[in-house]
Amino acid sequence: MNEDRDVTASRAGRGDVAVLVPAAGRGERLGPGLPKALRELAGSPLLVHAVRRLAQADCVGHVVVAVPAGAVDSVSALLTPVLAGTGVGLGLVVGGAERQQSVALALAAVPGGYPIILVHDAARAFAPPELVDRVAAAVRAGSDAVIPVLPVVDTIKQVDPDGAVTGTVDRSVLRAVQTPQGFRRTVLAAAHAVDTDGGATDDAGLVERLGGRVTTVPGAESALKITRPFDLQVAALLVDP
Ligand SMILES: Nc1ccn([C@@H]2O[C@H](COP(=O)(O)OP(=O)(O)OP(=O)(O)O)[C@@H](O)[C@H]2O)c(=O)n1
Ligand SMILES: C[C@](O)(CO)[C@H](O)COP(=O)(O)O
Repeated sequence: MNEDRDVTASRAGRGDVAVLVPAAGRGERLGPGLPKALRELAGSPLLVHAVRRLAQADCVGHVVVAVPAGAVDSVSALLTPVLAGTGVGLGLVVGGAERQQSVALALAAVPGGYPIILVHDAARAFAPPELVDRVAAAVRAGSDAVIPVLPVVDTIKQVDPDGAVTGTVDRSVLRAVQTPQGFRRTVLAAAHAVDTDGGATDDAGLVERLGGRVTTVPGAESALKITRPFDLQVAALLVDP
């Protein structure tokens, strides 16, 4: 049975950006419980926190969420009130086994009229709207693919299989990569069409494999990925009072 759904139609003119939200992961590193995107922080699921912030970015006209199997109805009930009155359209698809597949499925459900696509992890539920607008603006200004990055603050070592240090990496050329990642729609579609093996850990990696140019903008500390239990404690500090 195909559970995919267009919940609301977006209003023309609100924004030129559609955001794909992969939210179909299990959250194994967070420990047992509901799928991670549906776990609550301060009374709301992480997915609600994430979509609420996306809708606060003026550039966003449509959101497509890739949800765990069987969760279309419950997510629809959660997100419809969040987006009511914002003019942001909502589509829901059932995600795939890997993040890359979830993104591809969401991409296929984006209506026409959105030349810029952002991909944003539900697990980065507290990414600020300013970051969303910053990434979209960089694509609008001419970049094919844009990622938000932060400098690496730790010293980074290479180790052998026994854990013995084999070298120290020059961290000045390294960056930690966040989402939302932004793309010209045609570029993201081409990257996903060519590369379907599920091996890329981010969407910019698919563009890199195609030989495309990926540029960077400053990231945001609050866009941390909630992966392990400690991250949830940090994220609790970011909830609006
Ligand atoms: N098959 C998958 C796997 C992941 N994701 C989404 O991709 C984002 C980044 O993945 P991650 O934080 O690693 O989430 P999980 O895969 O759920 O985490 P874990 O590896 O701990 O199970 C999350 O919003 C997650 O819901 C997805 O949509 N579909
Ligand atoms: C896309 C991402 O959030 C960028 O940092 C990250 O690569 C996701 O990785 P994960 O291993 O699926 O958590």
